[in-house]
Amino acid sequence: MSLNNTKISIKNLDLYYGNNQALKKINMNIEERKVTALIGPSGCGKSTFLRTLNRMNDLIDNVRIEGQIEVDGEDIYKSEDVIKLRTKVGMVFQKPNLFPMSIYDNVAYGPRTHGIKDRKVLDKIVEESLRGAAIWDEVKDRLKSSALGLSGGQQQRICIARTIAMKPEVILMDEPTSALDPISTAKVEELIESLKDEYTIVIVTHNMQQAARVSDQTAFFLTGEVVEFSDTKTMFTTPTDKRTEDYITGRFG
Ligand SMILES: Nc1ncnc2c1ncn2[C@@H]1O[C@H](COP(=O)(O)OP(=O)(O)OP(=O)(O)O)[C@@H](O)[C@H]1O
Repeated sequence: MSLNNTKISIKNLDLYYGNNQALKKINMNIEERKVTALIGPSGCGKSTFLRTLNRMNDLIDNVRIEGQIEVDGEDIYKSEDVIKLRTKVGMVFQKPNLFPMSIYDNVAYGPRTHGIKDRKVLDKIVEESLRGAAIWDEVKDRLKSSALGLSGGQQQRICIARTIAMKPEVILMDEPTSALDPISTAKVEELIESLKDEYTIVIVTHNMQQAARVSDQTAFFLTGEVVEFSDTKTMFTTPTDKRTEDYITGRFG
């Protein structure tokens, strides 16, 4: 029997870009060490919502947020320490965004900015992170080579290793496989499956099969609202809202 614990609690969340309301009264509990998928048509607010979870929208002008988001019971918008939040709640983007430096230096980058200089400690973090991202065996003999010489799929797993190196508790993923071929996509999906033993994962995906394959919970977004939020199996077999059913059966629009 598994106990469900809420890792992130979202209460009455509204978000406005200027006068345009992009998120409307969102209420959701994201469970610890589960994969939560966010699905819905283009422009419905999935990425905006994902970015609220580690305050990435703070970087955008004219954004106004109302309501509450608690991580481990703490209101993240009341805390001053955004750096600490983004360490705890890491993010992987749609396209691999590695720095033009070696594989080793990419993964060691975050720990170094946190003041870790000891070579042995860094070696250990780099190895553990690459193992955690299921790419150690592929790159262990070329750690000093440029990360940009790797394939797109490998680069995305290095991005995940770079996130893991910061020892987060939550990993946000914004369409992490949309730029990848099917084989690389399968590898990243397998990796997500294994990561949930240790991390809480929230993933935006356009691919409903992917949501069905990798996630435990799914939220269906439509024009800034969460129409339905339930465990993934229920959502894909017996959706309660007609709009969810239309979307997942491709009758939408
Ligand atoms: N920086 C921004 N400034 C103003 N409006 C924005 C900004 N980013 C997004 N929006 C608007 O907010 C709404 C939600 O966009 P968002 O990118 O979150 O949707 P999405 O579901 O992730 O879409 P997609 O699947 O196409 O990535 C859209 O109407 C979009 O135009």
